[in-house]
Amino acid sequence: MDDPSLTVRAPVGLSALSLRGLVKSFGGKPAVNGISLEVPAGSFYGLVGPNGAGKTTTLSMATGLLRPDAGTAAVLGVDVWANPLAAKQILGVLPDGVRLFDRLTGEQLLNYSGLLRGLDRDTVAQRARDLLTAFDLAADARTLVVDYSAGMTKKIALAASLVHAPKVLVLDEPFESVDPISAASIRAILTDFVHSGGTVVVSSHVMDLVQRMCDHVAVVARGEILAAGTVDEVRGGASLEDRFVELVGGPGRTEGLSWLHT
Ligand SMILES: Nc1ncnc2c1ncn2[C@@H]1O[C@H](COP(=O)(O)OP(=O)(O)OP(=O)(O)O)[C@@H](O)[C@H]1O
Repeated sequence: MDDPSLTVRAPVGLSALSLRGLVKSFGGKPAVNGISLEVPAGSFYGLVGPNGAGKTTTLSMATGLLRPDAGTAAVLGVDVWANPLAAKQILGVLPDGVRLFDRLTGEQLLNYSGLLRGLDRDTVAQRARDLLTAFDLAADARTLVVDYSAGMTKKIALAASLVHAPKVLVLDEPFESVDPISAASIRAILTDFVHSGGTVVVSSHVMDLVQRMCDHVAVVARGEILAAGTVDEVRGGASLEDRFVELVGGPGRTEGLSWLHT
C-alpha cells in the first residue's frame, strides 16, 4: 500500500472468505478437489491457474452460484449455503460469462440491481449515476446492454456488483476484454475499495497484473491449491509468472503442428 495512513480497518484475524474442503465433480470428473483457502479481510487476493484449473468452479461455490458436492464457504463468518441472503448482502459478485438482463439499458440495469438489493429509489439512482461515471459509461447509460461491447458489458456487470456497497468482492476475470484505460480505472476503484476496508478476490490469467495489484495470491491447478500466501511468499524472489510456470508445469509441446509451418 502506497499510503500508510490508509490502513485496513477489518477486524483482526477474521477471514473475508473462508473455503473449507470444497469439492465439485462434473459427470464423475473432478473439477475441484478439496480446496481450502482463507482470504484475510482487507486483502486484495488473486486466484491464478491454467485454463480448466477450477477457478470459476471454486468461485461459483464460494459465492452461492454452484452448490458444492462437499465443503463449506463463509463470507465474513456467514455461511454462504446455510445463510444465503445474509451472505449475499455482504458479497459483490462478478460471475464468469456474465449473463445479464441485457434488454435493459445500462442505467436501468444498475437501478434494477440496486432495487433487488433493497435500496431505495433515490439512493439507487444516485449510485447508478456515480457508477456510470466511474466506469466511463455515462454516455451509454441509455443504450441497451445487449448493444454494449464485451468490455462495456464487463464494466456494467462490475458496476452492478458494487451498487449495494458490498464488503467482499469476488470477481471472475474482471479485466478480460477491458481496454487499458478502463483497466487502470477499474484497478484504481478496486484498490480504493481495499484501502477503505473492503476485500477483493480476483481470478486472472495475467500474472504481471496480479503481481502488481494483489497482496495475496493462490495458485490453482487440477482442482487443487499448489501455493497460497502473500505475493512475495508465493513468488519467493522470482517473478510470479516464472513461479507459476514452475508450479504448474512448462508450456505444451508444439512439434505436432509442423503442418502449420509456412
Ligand atoms: N458446468 C460444467 N459441466 C461440466 N464440466 C464443467 C462445468 N464447469 C466446469 N467444468 C469442468 O471443470 C473443470 C474446471 O473448470 P473451471 O471453469 O472451473 O476452470 P477455470 O480455472 O475457471 O478455467 P479458465 O481459466 O479456462 O476459465 C474443467 O475441466 C471444466 O471442463
